[in-house]
Amino acid sequence: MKDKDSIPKATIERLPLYYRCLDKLDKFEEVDVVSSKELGGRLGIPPTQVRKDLSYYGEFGRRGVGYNVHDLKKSVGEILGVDRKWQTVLVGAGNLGRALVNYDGFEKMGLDIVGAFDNDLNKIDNRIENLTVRSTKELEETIEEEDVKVGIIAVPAEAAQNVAEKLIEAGVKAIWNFAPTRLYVPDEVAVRNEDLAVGIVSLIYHLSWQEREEQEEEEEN
Ligand SMILES: NC(=O)c1ccc[n+]([C@@H]2O[C@H](COP(=O)([O-])OP(=O)(O)OC[C@H]3O[C@@H](n4cnc5c(N)ncnc54)[C@H](O)[C@@H]3O)[C@@H](O)[C@H]2O)c1
Repeated sequence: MKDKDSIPKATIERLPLYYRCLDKLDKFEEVDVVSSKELGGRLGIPPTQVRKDLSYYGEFGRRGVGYNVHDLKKSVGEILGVDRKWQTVLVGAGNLGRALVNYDGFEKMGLDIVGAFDNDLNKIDNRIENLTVRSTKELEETIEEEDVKVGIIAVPAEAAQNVAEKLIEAGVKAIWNFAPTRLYVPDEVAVRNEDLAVGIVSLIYHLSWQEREEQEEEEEN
């Protein structure tokens, strides 16, 4: 396996796509062997890229035969770390927080949400799935007791930095941030920002360019 820092970020971001596809082939389609062409075809990724991505982590599959689906899924799962459970807390049990806890797809990726926290008395003690929303006053204790390494932030932007600091102080090493704001964290803490608004605005940007081009064409004719 190559040195961690020499593996391209894009490769790392494609690994969960391979994993999900292999899981589907293995569990639901009962496929034993898959070629890089088939795997790539399902994901819109060229087969050469699939082979290159996997080659960073070792030698998988046999030339002209393909990959054993179950074995490759297991290996990619181990590389990603989704073969084990990662205790996680969610802070901000509002609209988005509830939706995140309710979605069972994250569990398959190793996320084990052990607590949901809020500072609004109207939310505390509410049920979401099998969790009871607790006061943020209990956050630190839970993180320490349950050896929580991942924190999900779903609070308004103005509260996010403060929440991040509390999570880190208590021992969290990775933050999944849904608040539309930049977080300042120590180097050893990984942050993934999910700014959903950026995604939709880039779509709207394409739409508005398309419309402008169509208008220009019409004016020319
Ligand atoms: N709902 C969405 O689809 C969506 C989409 C994109 C981004 N976001 C972002 O996600 C975040 C949450 O959005 P939402 O729609 O769920 O908002 P919401 O108002 O429904 O929920 C926010 C929750 O955070 C809690 N909260 C506020 N300050 C807190 C603190 N210091 N400690 C603990 N809890 C605190 C509130 O009591 C509330 O329950 C926002 O930053 C929002 O911009 C939401």
